[in-house]
Amino acid sequence: ISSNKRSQPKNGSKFPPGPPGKPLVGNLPDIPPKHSWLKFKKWSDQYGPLMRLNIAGREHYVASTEKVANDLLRERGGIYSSREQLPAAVQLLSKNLRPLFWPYNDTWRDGRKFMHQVSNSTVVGNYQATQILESARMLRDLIKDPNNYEHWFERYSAGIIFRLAFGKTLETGHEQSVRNVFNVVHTVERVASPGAYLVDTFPSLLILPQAIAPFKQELAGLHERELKLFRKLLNDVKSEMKAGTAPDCWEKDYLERKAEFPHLNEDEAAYVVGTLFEAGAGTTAAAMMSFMLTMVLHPEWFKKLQQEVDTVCGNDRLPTIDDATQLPIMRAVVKEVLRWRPVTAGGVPHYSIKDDVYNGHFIPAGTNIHANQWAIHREPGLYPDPDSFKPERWLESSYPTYREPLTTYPNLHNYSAFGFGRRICPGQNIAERSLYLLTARIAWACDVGKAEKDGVEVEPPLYDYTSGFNVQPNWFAFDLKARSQERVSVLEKEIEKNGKEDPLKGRM
Ligand code: HEM
Repeated sequence: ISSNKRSQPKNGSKFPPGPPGKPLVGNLPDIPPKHSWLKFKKWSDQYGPLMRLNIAGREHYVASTEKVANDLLRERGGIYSSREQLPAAVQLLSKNLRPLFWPYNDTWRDGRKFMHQVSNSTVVGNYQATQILESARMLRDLIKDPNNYEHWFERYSAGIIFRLAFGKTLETGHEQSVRNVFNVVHTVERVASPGAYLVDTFPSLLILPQAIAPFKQELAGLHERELKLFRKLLNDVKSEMKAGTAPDCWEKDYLERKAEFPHLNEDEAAYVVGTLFEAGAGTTAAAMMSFMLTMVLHPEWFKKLQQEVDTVCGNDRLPTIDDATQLPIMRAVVKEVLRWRPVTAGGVPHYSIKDDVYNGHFIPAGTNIHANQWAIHREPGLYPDPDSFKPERWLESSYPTYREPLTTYPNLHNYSAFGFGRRICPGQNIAERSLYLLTARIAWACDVGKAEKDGVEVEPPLYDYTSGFNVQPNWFAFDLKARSQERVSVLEKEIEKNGKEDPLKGRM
């Protein structure tokens, strides 16, 4: 059943506790296909902050406190920074080209080096104009058509990465170019979902020849499609560089400095840039959808946010990212939304490459470590009253998470919502700035409240979320309108000015 031979506990160590499993399949039948983090949290309340699961012979450990996650994934990063090479998503669909799934090796290091160069805290300042431009367009369309909010958030986050990565613009967000990339993203999500392909549970199926294995034929076809797409995005920029017309963008950065990344070939580099889109577009949009839900459920915090933004920015201009230092309530609301409704609620598992012992618990090489954000964000010692949405926990000194000065804290740097250790999200600076900008701008421009049906307020569900590993609330009804015609005029003027100055104007 399992292709892995596990070593046994050494030096008096023991396996950590965990729920009993069944012969052969282990805990597999007890893990719900949707929102497994809720079940993991219940189990960890019973079995402790490092818990062992067996999934059809494979070792899965769940870390449920920030301390355990940091002790292993950060402090012992040399052991816990790899990813399991799952047959369906990693080997057959990605043919080992996708950085999110790369093992901990030189190719991954070069990929991370490039990602760091285009997303570090200094360089992200250069993206302000792009984020301002796309956020203003997002706001205009959100006010016009609030029921389509999911699309406006997705167009914003896809739009900034399209500009930064490929030097292309999106107008409607329905262009074939962006639909193609989103199709690839949805395919990865589906193929990588636990239980989607039998070959992940029974890797010995990999020996079947393609001619008699429909899953192999399907995944080979999907691989060809994504490889062609990522190659084309890179080659478009290459041709423009030859013609001397290429805009500044990440693809161009790579092509100009290729020699600095000797372990990346061109296909791998095309996937590095493609993955920045894949991992960045849906997650930022999902966080914004959770923000809207939370503000509808907690109008008292939306009011506070509006008051703070009005005090700092007044009536005559929209907030910019530079205002964030003076907007601690806004930062606290964003941070609390990510705690209360994490986008990657179950975490992205790391994979260990060496036997290890932690607090007397044996962790064999080849173990998947899930840092369960749902549980980590509900640790009562760190987050008293964890199930309540309480931005004040970041603003008042009586809470353990409070830090000074409030011009710097709270912020999202190295926040557990972005993962742990050497694999921590490389896009966190870009995401942080997008979330600050969008939330402050929505508070400045819009009033938000519960929708009404037949004169009765509609209460959105507390946790009716999509399935998959990036989750967002299922569409829900709410009311959103502009705060005043004057503010809409300020917004329109900003859009007109940005449009005239846009260096990528008309580049689709
Ligand atoms: C609210 C928005 C976002 C959230 C919550 C988020 C969260 C995460 C998490 C939890 C991981 C896994 C970390 C780990 O393995 O410990 C991750 C990885 C990653 N993220 Fe993000 N992310 C966000 C936005 C972005 C953006 C905007 C980009 C790109 C511009 C991005 C690019 C990536 C990439 C490339 C990886 C894979 C890193 C690797 O495996 O080495 N993310 N993200």
